[in-house]
Amino acid sequence: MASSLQNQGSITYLTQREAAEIDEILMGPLGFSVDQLMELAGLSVATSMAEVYKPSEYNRVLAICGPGNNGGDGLVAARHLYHFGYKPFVCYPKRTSKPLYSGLVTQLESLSIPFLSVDELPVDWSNDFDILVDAMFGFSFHGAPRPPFDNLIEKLVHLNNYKQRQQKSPVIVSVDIPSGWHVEEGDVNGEGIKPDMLVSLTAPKLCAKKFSGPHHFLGGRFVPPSIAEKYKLHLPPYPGTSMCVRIGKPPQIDISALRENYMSPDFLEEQVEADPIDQFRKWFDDAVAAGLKEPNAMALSTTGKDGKPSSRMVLLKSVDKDGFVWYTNYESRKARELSENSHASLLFYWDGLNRQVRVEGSVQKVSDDESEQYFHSRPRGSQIGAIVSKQSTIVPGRHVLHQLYKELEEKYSDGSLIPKPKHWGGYRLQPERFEFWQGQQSRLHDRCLLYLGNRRTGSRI
Ligand SMILES: NC(=O)C1=CN([C@@H]2O[C@H](COP(=O)(O)OP(=O)(O)OC[C@H]3O[C@@H](n4cnc5c(N)ncnc54)[C@H](OP(=O)(O)O)[C@@H]3O)[C@@H](O)[C@H]2O)[C@H](O)CC1
Ligand SMILES: Cc1cc2nc3c(=O)[nH]c(=O)nc-3n(C[C@H](O)[C@H](O)[C@H](O)COP(=O)(O)O)c2cc1C
Ligand SMILES: Cc1ncc(COP(=O)(O)O)c(C=O)c1O
Ligand SMILES: [K+]
Repeated sequence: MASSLQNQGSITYLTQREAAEIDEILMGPLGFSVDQLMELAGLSVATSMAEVYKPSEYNRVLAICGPGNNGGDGLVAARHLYHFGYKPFVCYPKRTSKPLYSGLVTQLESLSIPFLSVDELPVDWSNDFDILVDAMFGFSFHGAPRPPFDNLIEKLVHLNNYKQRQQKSPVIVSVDIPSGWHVEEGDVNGEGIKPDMLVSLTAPKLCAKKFSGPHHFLGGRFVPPSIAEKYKLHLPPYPGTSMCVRIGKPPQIDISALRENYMSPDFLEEQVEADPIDQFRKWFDDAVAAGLKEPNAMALSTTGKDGKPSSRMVLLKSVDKDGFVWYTNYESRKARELSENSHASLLFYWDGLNRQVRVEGSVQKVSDDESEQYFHSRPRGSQIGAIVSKQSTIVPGRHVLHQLYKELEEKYSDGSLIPKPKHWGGYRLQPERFEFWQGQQSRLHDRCLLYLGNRRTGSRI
């Protein structure tokens, strides 16, 4: 899931003492166990990484884990990354015998995740790994790093020089604190790690103010309101069910470099339903089952007599052998264009499934009865909205709509029937031609063209 952009405001940064105190409160009076918090912290790290670095491009991950809980977060993250499709390796030189940690190690071993000793690490990390997870030290770090972490940190610092020389080098993701940085002062002499991504846990620590890399995320979605109030935490809201949220502006991106390499199961001609409506239903059901947002949203394209096409989204409200139905305002632009030219096309794009469906055909209004029936099934607010809205016209201001809405809301507050306005109703597109598209690697997609009644061709273009 994408992270929110609504978090450009001020953010609270914690001192080392506050971070430790919050930890104690969570695991004392608030009843959390360290295992729970670590699991959520590690999951946040893995999901933050997956938002930015796709496993198809950044597959080999080395998690360098320290002796404390920060190291534990790294072990948990490595496990989740494995399940997300990455290939993790772990370097965990100073192990503790506590059952929590030995359990995490056993879990990773059972997934055949290789553990590399410091001596086994390759000399040049840039060839062997795509991502380096710095989970050496968190908010309890103090003084100067002791062996073997001093050398490991040096290796990470050295990678910055590669970047300066524009050579290929792995990205660095730091968990909570860039290891070696002062928890409050940050990279004091400017010679420390320069991570590409920082995942702050619970709330960012003061050192995070000095983070200048492109990706700052917040994770650890377990802070109860009592802690937020006590420490006056001002943090961005987590979007939806996400375990992480981006802090600050997303980096400037090169639009021309934005691309996905689609990877999907083959969509073979022999799998295609003979009746395109059945094929559509099958894919529609898949989109619903995949939990995609508004799988019934479709782009409707129309052209009036001037021959200039126009598109907009509408919601599919039924589909069967007779066609595809949506509802709208009969005095809108689309309605005018459809009255001038009944030919139109519909386009569905199901992002999460790498699928697109094109449907072309001719459009007619549905019967008054059908519109009437559907109109009264809508929430009363939307029924009033349909009366208020003079779609595709310029309104003097939102207040005009609100005023009228309020008046009608009062008028119908007794629950009486809200009459369907004449200008509102449905359209049905009777399909003639379908194209089912399944995205595949290197732009060699599967495309299947079907005409209603008889199947014509399947091709790869
Ligand atoms: N509530 C939360 O915010 C949660 C945070 N989590 C993660 O936990 C870390 C903090 O974990 P903690 O165990 O307290 O500390 P560290 O992981 O930072 O490190 C402690 C160990 O590191 C050793 N240490 C400290 N300084 C040095 C140094 N200069 N050189 C070598 N070793 C060092 C320290 O040993 P000492 O002998 O010095 O005490 C410890 O062995 C937080 O940042 C989050 O990542 C939880 O996972 C979830 C809840
Ligand atoms: C996801 C989505 C669904 C929409 N569904 C409808 C709809 O079902 N009916 C409708 O009239 N407008 C719907 N709209 C608004 C239309 O896109 C459009 O703004 C409006 O119908 C006016 O279009 P027109 O001026 O081209 O006629 C939807 C917009 C979005 C983004
Ligand atoms: C202007 C307009 N009309 C109608 C609809 C469809 O609404 P409903 O699902 O209530 O029929 C939408 C949906 O976004 C809309 O924006
Ligand atoms: K760290």
